[in-house]
Amino acid sequence: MSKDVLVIGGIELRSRLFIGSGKYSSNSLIPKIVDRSGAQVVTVAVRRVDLDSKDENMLNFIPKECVLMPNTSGARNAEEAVRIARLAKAMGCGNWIKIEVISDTKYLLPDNFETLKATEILAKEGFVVLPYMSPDLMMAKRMRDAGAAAVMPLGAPIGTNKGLKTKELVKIMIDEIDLPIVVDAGIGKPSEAAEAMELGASAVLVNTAIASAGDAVSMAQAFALAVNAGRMAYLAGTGAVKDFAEASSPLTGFLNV
Ligand SMILES: CC(=O)[C@@H](O)[C@H](O)COP(=O)(O)O
Repeated sequence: MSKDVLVIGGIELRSRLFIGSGKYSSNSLIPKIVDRSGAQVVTVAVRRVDLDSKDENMLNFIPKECVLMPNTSGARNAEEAVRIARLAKAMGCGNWIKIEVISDTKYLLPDNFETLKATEILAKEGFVVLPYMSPDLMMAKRMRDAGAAAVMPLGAPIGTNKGLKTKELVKIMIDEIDLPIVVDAGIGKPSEAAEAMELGASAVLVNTAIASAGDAVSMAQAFALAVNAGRMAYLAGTGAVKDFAEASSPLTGFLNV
């Protein structure tokens, strides 16, 4: 494959697997997960960054060469998300921000309207804004117009490992928006990550499926392989789906044998 890099916020990314840093049995696993997955972008909940604590501060476990993508998890409206984003920047977490605005505690579905408001404010302040959203074409266009650097539609509710349940809606976004589409949340298996990449997603973000695997480090590598395979298949161009059978070898010539 020729050079195939994803550019977000002016940064060239070779890996299209983004990972989360929550739910691991031990934080000391995180550097190994980063290493085996090859991930360059790591998201961290700002409320888990405690600069005063060596053991509890998540930043101590994320290799310095990674692109840090703090997220606003815990925010219930735009105002809280903006406050958390500014705090992250002041704490030295850089200028990337994954906006996560959630007030629904049962399904943890994002509030697209509040997310858009936060996107508008933070993009104007110079943040590289990646809004986590329910897949909706019109809303994604508004996020783009507001200055989002990428949009992150969910595959299924966070932490469910249910897979790419939103496939048709995500496909519409991929086809219609000229902005990186990062499928985030709910991806439960490497094959589902490959499915998203075959569809044309720019990247996938996975946390629970890796953190909850029997062997998280091996699962991280399995996801990396699947994301690469899916991307390669997308670039190769998958064959047409047909309604009727078509023989794989010519059926002519039998009568002359
Ligand atoms: C870590 C993070 O940002 C999650 O909120 C994210 O959406 C990933 O979801 P899964 O845990 O379902 O992979």
